[in-house]
Amino acid sequence: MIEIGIAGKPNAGKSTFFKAATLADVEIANYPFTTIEPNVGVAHVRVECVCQELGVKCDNCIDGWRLIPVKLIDVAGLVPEAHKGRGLGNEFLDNLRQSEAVIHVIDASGSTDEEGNEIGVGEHDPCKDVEFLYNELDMWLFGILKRNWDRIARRIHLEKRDPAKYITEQLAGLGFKEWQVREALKVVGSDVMKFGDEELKTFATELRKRRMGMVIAANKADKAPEQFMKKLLSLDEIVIPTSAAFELTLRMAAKNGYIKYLPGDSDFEIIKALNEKQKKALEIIRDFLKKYGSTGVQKAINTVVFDLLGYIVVYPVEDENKFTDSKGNVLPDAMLVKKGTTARQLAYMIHTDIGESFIYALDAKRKMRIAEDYELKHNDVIKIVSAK
Ligand SMILES: Nc1nc2c(ncn2[C@@H]2O[C@H](COP(=O)(O)OP(=O)(O)OP(=O)(O)O)[C@@H](O)[C@H]2O)c(=O)[nH]1
Repeated sequence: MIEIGIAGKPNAGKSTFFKAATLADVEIANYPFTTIEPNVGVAHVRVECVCQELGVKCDNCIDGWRLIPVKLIDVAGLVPEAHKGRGLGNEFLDNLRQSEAVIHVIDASGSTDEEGNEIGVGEHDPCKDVEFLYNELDMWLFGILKRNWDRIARRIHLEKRDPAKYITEQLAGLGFKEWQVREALKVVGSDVMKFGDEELKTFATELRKRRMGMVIAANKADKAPEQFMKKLLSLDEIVIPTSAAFELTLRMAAKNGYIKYLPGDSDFEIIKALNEKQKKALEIIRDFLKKYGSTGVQKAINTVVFDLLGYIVVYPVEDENKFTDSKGNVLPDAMLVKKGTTARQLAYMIHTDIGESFIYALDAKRKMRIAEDYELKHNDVIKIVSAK
């Protein structure tokens, strides 16, 4: 399953974001370091189910919306100089090793200082927090490179190894792809034997840029000064205004049967009697939805998966006419695969045995055989024919 890290300084709203997105039971409190242990939970991306296009009735979506699971990891509090061991230190960075991307939750309202202590709204410029996670990641990576560099560079030199390949192997735990290392090396230029601290720092930054995509959740947008939101949205970053607190309220209200609301909706419907106070609170949220289109939490998750990481959705089936599995379940699975995934690779993802005994694949929409190296497209419905 795709894993996405949720990171940010203390009190920015990570736990609230995590809880809203997963509805898991984590402590939410108004003081730094509520999140001590990494929290792993399941959230979902929201896409239009292909059943509409096919004109079939499917029991695996909600009003035509398909929710596909992704893993979220809420990483513990980050403070300036965490890479030197401050706060919870490197622990949080180590928790990001498995993540494909990060949602950086920042306090857009400027009501917490750089350490996460509460101050008045607008007293801290949230743009300063954006760079800070990059710096921590870069310095953390630089530390790892520096500790290993003499050995790595010597081996590359003595054994005439391919640098990109060897570095990728040696740093396997960090999840770099060889092309990422190769491209990053190109930027730094010069011979690896001559890398000093400056070159290693540049190398770390270039590696991080390629390895760890980031979406910024400009959180607490519900109380953020207008000029802060404008400034954040004009940055050369993917910035999504969010109110994790509003999303949490809406999900709780929906869970308890007060409203009809699907995460990502631009409005909700009240379906159970509410008192005046509750109504008023929900109307404030409704105004926010009108202004921003949604609470932003679902949008942040979708943006990471589809825009940043380039995933598409495909639907494997066993019956190409009814679009079902062997039990008659219509469109049983919606799978997230990377753009460029081939029919044969999909077979392997379903099961190694199916991949190994692959005979051919069928595009169930067009009822056409497709080549094993056919690159899947978003919303493809695929039948794999194997010898199994
Ligand atoms: N107004 C507003 N408050 C929020 C929002 N999200 C979180 N908060 C509040 O901000 C405070 C901190 O939220 P948490 O979710 O505990 O923050 P955290 O980043 O997980 O903090 P640590 O666990 O200390 O790292 C709490 O009082 C939340 O209720 C939001 O979108 N809007």
